[in-house]
Amino acid sequence: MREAGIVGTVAGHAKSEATRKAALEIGFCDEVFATAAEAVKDADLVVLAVPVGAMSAIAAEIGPHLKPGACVSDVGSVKQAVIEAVAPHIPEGVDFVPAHPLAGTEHSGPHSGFASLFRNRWCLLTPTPQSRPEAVAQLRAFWEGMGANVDEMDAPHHDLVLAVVSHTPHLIAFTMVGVADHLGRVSNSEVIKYSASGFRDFTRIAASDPTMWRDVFLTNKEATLDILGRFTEELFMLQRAIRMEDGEQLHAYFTRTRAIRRGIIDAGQDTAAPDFGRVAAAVGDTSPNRKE
Ligand SMILES: NC(=O)c1ccc[n+]([C@@H]2O[C@H](COP(=O)([O-])OP(=O)(O)OC[C@H]3O[C@@H](n4cnc5c(N)ncnc54)[C@H](O)[C@@H]3O)[C@@H](O)[C@H]2O)c1
Ligand SMILES: O=C(O)C(=O)C[C@]1(C(=O)O)C=C[C@@H](O)C=C1
Repeated sequence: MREAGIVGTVAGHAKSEATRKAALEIGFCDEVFATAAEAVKDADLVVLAVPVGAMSAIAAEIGPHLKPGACVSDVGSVKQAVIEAVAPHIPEGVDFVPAHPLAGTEHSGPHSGFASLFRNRWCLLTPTPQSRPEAVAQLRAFWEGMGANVDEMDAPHHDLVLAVVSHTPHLIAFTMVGVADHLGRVSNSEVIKYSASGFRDFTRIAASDPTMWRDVFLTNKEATLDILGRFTEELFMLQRAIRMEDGEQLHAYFTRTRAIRRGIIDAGQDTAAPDFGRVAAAVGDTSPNRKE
């Protein structure tokens, strides 16, 4: 926000004094407050950036202190649950426009932010029927100002899409790292040492914040279970093909998945930015927390 010059004063709240101190020291915030109620006083835009399970409590705390005409948004990874948690606490005359930037790393806390984090990444807005178009347009401009590409969709669809592209893949990564850990015959140091890029990313993802991910699965339960069910069915089918030495079936399956991936690229839909490392390097970001 600062780099793009689209913000005046940044007021922050964090529960821990150490986090508030760090946010001030690195210039992430101009002011910090021990309570969310104080932080939102006089704010034009309030962005809730807590785990999805904490959204309701924080919305209840700030509700009575919001300035008329303010806009409340959030960055939660699940949208329907956030709307149910936050909307009841938004007073008349205040807008609520839920949002989800599809960008992040496995690291937490103020030191993990870097200016290019949202550049050329998607940010999905999931307005509610009560969100005024002017407020949605303003939030769109806010994210575009930070270099993000913005799309709008309804919250249930967002949750299904994210179950496919983020939540279930994370669960698979968590599980695979757990499997590697349980396997006594391959040591943990070998897992790291010999992991090729795919599994290396699994281990990176497995280091993500446990509270954040617990809340994602508890609040996007239906969609994740749906996708996980489909995943397990296909996995069993492949497992059987391996056991039966059915090379034809394996080859046909992998041919299909290759065609899907190539189809996505040929259709010009692979609009994701290059990985953070390259983006960060291109802008000279020296954040120690950016992706390798
Ligand atoms: N990390 C990612 O990749 C990513 C990407 C997009 C969206 N998100 C979403 O963004 C939100 C924040 O995630 P993050 O990665 O910035 O996490 P983070 O751990 O860096 O920050 C979350 C902060 O919320 C605080 N917190 C927790 N419960 C609280 C409560 N009840 N009241 C006040 N503060 C509380 C924590 O102490 C922590 O400082 C989550 O909803 C997450 O789903 C994360
Ligand atoms: O690269 C990562 O660390 C991420 O997993 C970021 C990621 C994702 O792409 O799935 C994780 C959760 C979010 O809600 C948005 C982004």
